[in-house]
Amino acid sequence: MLIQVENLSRVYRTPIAPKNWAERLKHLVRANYEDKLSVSEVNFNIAAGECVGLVGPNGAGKSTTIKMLTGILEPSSGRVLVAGFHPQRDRVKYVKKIGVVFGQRSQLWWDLPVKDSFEILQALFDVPQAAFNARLDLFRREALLDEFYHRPVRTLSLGQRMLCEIAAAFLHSPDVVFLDEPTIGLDLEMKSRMRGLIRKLNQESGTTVLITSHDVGDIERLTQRLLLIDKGTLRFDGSLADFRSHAGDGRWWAARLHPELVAAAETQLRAHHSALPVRLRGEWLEIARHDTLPFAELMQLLAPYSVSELKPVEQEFEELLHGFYLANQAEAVC
Ligand SMILES: Nc1ncnc2c1ncn2[C@@H]1O[C@H](COP(=O)(O)OP(=O)(O)OP(=O)(O)O)[C@@H](O)[C@H]1O
Repeated sequence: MLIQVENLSRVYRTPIAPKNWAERLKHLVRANYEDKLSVSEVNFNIAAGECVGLVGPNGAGKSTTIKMLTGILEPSSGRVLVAGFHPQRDRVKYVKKIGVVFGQRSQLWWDLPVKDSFEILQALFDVPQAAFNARLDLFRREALLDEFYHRPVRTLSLGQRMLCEIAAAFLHSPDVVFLDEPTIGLDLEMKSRMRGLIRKLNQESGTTVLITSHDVGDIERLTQRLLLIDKGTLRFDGSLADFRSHAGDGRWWAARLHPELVAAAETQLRAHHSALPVRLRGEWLEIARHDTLPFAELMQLLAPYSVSELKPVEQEFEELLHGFYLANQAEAVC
């Protein structure tokens, strides 16, 4: 396995804000701290060549996990091994094995043309000229790099800069590239270019990619596998197809009924099969597809309500994910 993560945890220690004057005075002499567990006993492995999505709601612990994998943060406990390296302990050698893009931070030289930044990176990472040229050709083809290759980084649009950041992260043919929110703030055209570039680099050069994103499109179009983290705990590890069935399948029948009968049909179905999810969408009644209610029986139940149309529908991946987050929130409250 290229990436091995075992019982990984991270605690942040933060000062407790004083509530009154007396506490403020005490705080000046000796501050009180509280410990917050942000990543808790996380375990996963990633094989070489995989493209994996690390997803979860805000504050779930995604960036903290990536920072520990890249060696920026030290784990409080547990073990990380990437390409045989301990990210923190072997930092000097390790940085040559990885590429990193953090949405907000730049690895390029602001006042220099993109070309100069790339050549500095080539020298820093000892990239042979032939390999450098091959990479540049790919960036030209996939990211249309020529449009802005000779312009200073500070003059680029956000989308152009992010394309350069991605290209820079892959420039030295690292074993693995970590992408934290690479498409944040980009328009649809730029997102599509960015995804095309990442896909090509993952597939053509076999570079392993771990990507975090709140944009479900990035996850659906780029990754084959999902790591779902919530409140610091890994809640799901599997393929996108597995996630669909795990999160309730997401397959429904949608029946268009007579507008005046649709509410009565909903009541009837709920009474008939209380465990089966049913929902109203205007004049459409949606019923989860499940073995416990065979199609013939469903048609019989709906017959009195003037069905004018019936079609299978698949729930959007985004809805499934959102439902999964909400279910976890409810679990935590119970
Ligand atoms: N430097 C820090 N000091 C204290 N707490 C922190 C620090 N960095 C992150 N946290 C806390 O750790 C938790 C996880 O944060 P993290 O940034 O890893 O989440 P995330 O999943 O990347 O969130 P988002 O999607 O909003 O970027 C949050 O509760 C956050 O407030």
